[in-house]
Amino acid sequence: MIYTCTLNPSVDYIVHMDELRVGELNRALKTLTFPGGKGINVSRVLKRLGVDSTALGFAGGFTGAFIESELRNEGIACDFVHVPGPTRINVKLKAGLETEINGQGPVISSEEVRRLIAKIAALSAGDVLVLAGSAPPSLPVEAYEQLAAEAAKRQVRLVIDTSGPALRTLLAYQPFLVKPNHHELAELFGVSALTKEEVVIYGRRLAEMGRHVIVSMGGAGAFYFGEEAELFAEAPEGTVRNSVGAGDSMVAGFLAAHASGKSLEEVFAYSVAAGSATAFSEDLCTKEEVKTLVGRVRVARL
Ligand SMILES: Nc1ncnc2c1ncn2[C@@H]1O[C@H](COP(=O)(O)OP(=O)(O)OP(=O)(O)O)[C@@H](O)[C@H]1O
Ligand SMILES: O=P(O)(O)OC[C@@]1(O)O[C@H](CO)[C@@H](O)[C@@H]1O
Repeated sequence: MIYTCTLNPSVDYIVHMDELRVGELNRALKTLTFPGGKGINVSRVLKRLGVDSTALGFAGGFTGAFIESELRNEGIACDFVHVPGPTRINVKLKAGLETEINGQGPVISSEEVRRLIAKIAALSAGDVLVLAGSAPPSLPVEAYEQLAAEAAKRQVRLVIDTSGPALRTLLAYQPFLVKPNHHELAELFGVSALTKEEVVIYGRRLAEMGRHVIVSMGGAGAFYFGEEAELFAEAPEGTVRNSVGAGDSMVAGFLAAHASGKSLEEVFAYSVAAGSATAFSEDLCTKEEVKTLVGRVRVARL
């Protein structure tokens, strides 16, 4: 069974406008509201790709209730720890460029952390746990590590899509899959913007700490590093409509294709196609969109 854990979910409020005029009244052309947060996006894409998962994490207030009801409507099981403060709203402004304003999230008590750890303690060997996204600032820094340690104790496969100190800490648990983008990879190794050649150097170093490593680079494609192969795929061309969740879709695409026993090249191509299909749609990708794109993803061995 796959579990996703989003410590700081969000309602993603997407605002389309022609132009953003700072310091003035702006009127939106169109607004859209989605349940968000990286783990939640992974659960939503997995469902669309025909794979069930349970969404874990913290949820509270009217925004938390919205997320749970949307997920249930999509047939996704939820087992959130309920907290008193409202789940954050993340604003994504689409005015030519994409500008994001992510909220802080509610205060989480140590008792609520304990309740989430108890849910992880109920997982079994062979289960997959996706730990994705940032933690609310109120959460003790060691919380992410406690969750990973609990999962590792039970031989649960860890999938990590987070950044900063949390990413560095979680790598000690030898994740099954880790998916930084190239900025997060640079930050991890304390270096500045990476060329493709440098992504290969640092991606290989990351593969010493995890079984499957994907380094995504937005429209410039992605690398895969692992024991069996090292791969590169160009991202297919298309009109970008909303790249929010593209990376999460890659994670879901990888897990879905891996579970169906495809070759590593096919799994990676499917993962890239899922990322790009999301970038080309308003919401997250559908299975049909991924199927259409996957034939256009060319995977090359390094
Ligand atoms: N402009 C684009 N054109 C085509 N494909 C894209 C584009 N942007 C993203 N993608 C696809 O999505 C994948 C992941 O993108 P990206 O590197 O932006 O992830 P990310 O930074 O983790 O994103 P997010 O945090 O928004 O989920 C890329 O490898 C690519 O397949
Ligand atoms: O603040 P975090 O946790 O780093 O990122 C949260 C977020 O930007 O990531 C998702 C896209 O990957 C969005 O659904 C959500 O708003």
